[in-house]
Formats: sequence, C-alpha cells, structure tokens
Amino acid sequence: MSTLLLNGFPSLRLESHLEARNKAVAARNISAGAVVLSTPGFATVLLPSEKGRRCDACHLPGGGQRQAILRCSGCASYFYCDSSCQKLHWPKHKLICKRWNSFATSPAFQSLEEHEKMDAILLTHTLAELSVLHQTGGSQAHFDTLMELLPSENSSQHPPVCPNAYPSCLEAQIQDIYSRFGNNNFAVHSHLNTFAHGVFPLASRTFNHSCAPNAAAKYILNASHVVVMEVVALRDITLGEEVCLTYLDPALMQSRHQMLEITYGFRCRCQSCQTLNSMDATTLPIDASDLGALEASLRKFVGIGTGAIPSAPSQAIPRELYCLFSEAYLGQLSETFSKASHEGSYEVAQQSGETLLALYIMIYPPNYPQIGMHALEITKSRWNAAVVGDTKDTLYIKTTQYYLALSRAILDIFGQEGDPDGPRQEISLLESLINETLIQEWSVNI
Ligand SMILES: C[S@@+](CC[C@H](N)C(=O)[O-])C[C@H]1O[C@@H](n2cnc3c(N)ncnc32)[C@H](O)[C@@H]1O
Repeated sequence: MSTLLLNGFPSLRLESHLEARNKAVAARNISAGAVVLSTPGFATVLLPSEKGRRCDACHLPGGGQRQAILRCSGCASYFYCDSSCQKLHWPKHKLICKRWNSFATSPAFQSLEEHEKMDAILLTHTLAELSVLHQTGGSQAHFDTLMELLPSENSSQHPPVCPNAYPSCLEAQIQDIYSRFGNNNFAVHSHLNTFAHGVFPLASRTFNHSCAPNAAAKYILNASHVVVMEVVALRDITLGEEVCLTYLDPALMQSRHQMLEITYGFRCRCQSCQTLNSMDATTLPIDASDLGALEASLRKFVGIGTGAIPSAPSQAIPRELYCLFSEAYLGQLSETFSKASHEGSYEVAQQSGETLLALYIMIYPPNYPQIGMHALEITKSRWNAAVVGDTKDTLYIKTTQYYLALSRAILDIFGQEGDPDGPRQEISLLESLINETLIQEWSVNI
C-alpha cells in the first residue's frame, strides 16, 4: 500500500475510523510546533491573479531582491524566476507549451466558471506530471496515493484538459483522477493569503477534518523546488490522539456544516458544530449601545483586557451572546476594525479589534495562526495610535506590548511560511522599534 510513504513520519500512524476509513493518530507524544508531516505538491497551480507575479515552478514572488520574472518564450503564458526554475518545470510544461494558448482561449475553457478553470488547469498539470513519470520511469508512489483517496460521490464530468498533457493510455483514468479532486484540493497560502491550489496526496490520505483542529498546514517555498506542505502541531498532542486539519475556515460558522456535507460527503458531529447548531437564531440588537454592551460582555467572558493570555472559557456561552456568533456579524466587525485602524477612530479600532479577537478565541483552536495574525494587527493599530496621537500613557503602551507578545507566542508555533519576510519579521521589527522609541525618544521605561 502506497501509504507506506507515511513510514518516514514516525510521529504518525494510520488507524481505522468507522466513518472516514482511516484516521491519523499520534504514535508518540508530539510537542506544539513540531512538524509531523512534510510532503511535496504533486501538482500546484497559481490563481489567475498571481500569474506573472509569482514563478510558475517554485511560486516565489518576483521583483524586490529576487530576479525579475522570466516569460516562457514558447507560450508567453508561463513565468519563471530564472532558468533553473524553468528547467524544473520544462519536462511538464513542454507537453502543453505549444497548445496552451489555443486551449486557454477555447470556448470550452472560456465558458467555465473561475473555480472550474482552476480545476481544469490543476487536472492538466496533474496529468502532465503523470506523463513525465511514465516517460522517465520515476516513482509513482505519490500518484498511487492519489488514486487510493476516497472519490467524491457526486463528482461531475471532468473539465476540459489541455491536449497533449497526457498520453492516450491515460484517457480512461482522467475521470477517476478528477473524482479525487473535489475533496482533496488544498488552498496554498503565504502568511495565510491563498495564492495557488494544489494536490498533496499524502496529506489528503492522512488527515481527517476537525472544526477545532490540533494541526495546521503551511507551505514552504524555495527557489528551484516545488512547493512543500508541512503539517505543524498547534498544541501538545498526546500519544493515541487523532491528528486533524480543518478543511474549511472554522469561522464559516453557519455555512461550514452544509459545505462539509456537500463537498466532502460527511456530517460533522464535532463539539463546536453541536454548540453552533444548538444556538437558535437570535438577531443583533439594532441599538448601537445595546450592541456595544453585548460586545463588552463577550470581551469580559473571554478575559480580554485582563492581562492574562485569553482562552476560550469552559463554561457555556451566555444565551444573550448567541447573536454575536454569526458569519455576517464577523464580516461586519472585521470591516469596522480594518477601516478604523487605517482611518481612525483609534477608540473604535481598539474595541472592534478586541471584540474580534474574543470571537476568534472562541471559534479557533488554541494557537491557530489567524489569532496571532489578528493580535499583530491590533498591535499595529495601537502603536499607530500611540505614535500619531503621541500617547505615552503607560497602560496604553503596556497593552501594545501585550498584543505583540501574544502574536509572537502564537506565530512562533506555526513558524515561517510562504514568502520571505512576513508577520514574524514584522514582529521583530516592531519589538525593536517600540523599545527604541520608548527608551530613546520618550524616555519611558516599562
Ligand atoms: C481527504 S480524505 C481524509 C482521509 C480519509 N480518512 C482516508 O482514509 O482516505 C477526506 C474524506 O475523509 C472523510 N472524513 C474526513 N474527515 C471526516 C470527519 N471528521 N468525519 C467523517 N468523515 C470524515 C470524508 O469521507 C472525506 O471526504
């Protein structure tokens, strides 16, 4: 069985699972921050918005300190950092280079929805990769793992594929391969911003879904290499515990249940889904001061502003707060925070930022990177307010430092992902900037 590929990862083993066929369990105690699985993308394709901005082979962004992006002179539609990335991609790309433009402008391709176009390109790249393995006699272990995945029950007819991407002997397999796409298609991100989609068969074969996962996927980009997915433990995991990823953003509180059923074919029975399902619909108060009072109770419930590390309380959520657990309200709050952080008022930014943090702490599992990223946004907003408003208030500066420390603690567990630089570098910069400003310019000692 090709899942022998898991033999290289001694902290995991597969066991049987009543509903999901198999589950990955910890074969030893795993510490928070440990990488439990590392696996290359079998095929990855850039989102249309990233075409020409990132390399089609290694997916690093061009410009800046990196070399300018080179355009393939054959099709003028694929872009590379340099000749070494072009060489890496060429065995696959040469199969489609001459046919690419007529395929991409064909009515069959153009009539597809955007997500179907991504599927068509990903399927083309998957078949081209497989063709190369056929031609070169390379190891098919990852492809075998792909074909071992559970097919979607309701997978539609496969989208059109660029001609010449595959030899005719593979024709009969295309629908079979495509039936594994729907529930095994990863969004590839850098600092949590999606820039590509990819097929990572070993990760798909290994991890089941949880709305409160204890592990998360991150992506490692290196020049002249394909993208590698690393799965990181978000907290200490004990021997025998199931290791899970989340297939959907847990913040999709009302829609995720249905999406899991439609896309992945199972009904999620986790504690978080049960709690959300039991919250009968209540509407947000229209009066701003009533809403403000509820938001303040939520912040208090989660322990925001107490100086301790906030965490989801074990007691039941008070009924009057149910109305705040809605996707619509979360979107609204996030917009308010982003607008107020950029344009003021800083008071509004602080309150909406902290309310959003309280919700994130209730929705996401401990150390989930989104919490750390948001704590960093609050830090920046508070620091801007301090600098622009010349606020040397000690309490104010202390909370800025508190949020900075919170974001570092969380993002250090997830570690570096995606593009060079990013949130952890921003945290280091902010740490020194804040210290220098406090000591040298403001003579404040905390
Ligand atoms: C990517 S596969 C996961 C690996 C799978 N356990 C296996 O043995 O190949 C996704 C499929 O696993 C099943 N699955 C994953 N998480 C589940 C869960 N929490 N509850 C029930 N079934 C689940 C569903 O059938 C889903 O479509």
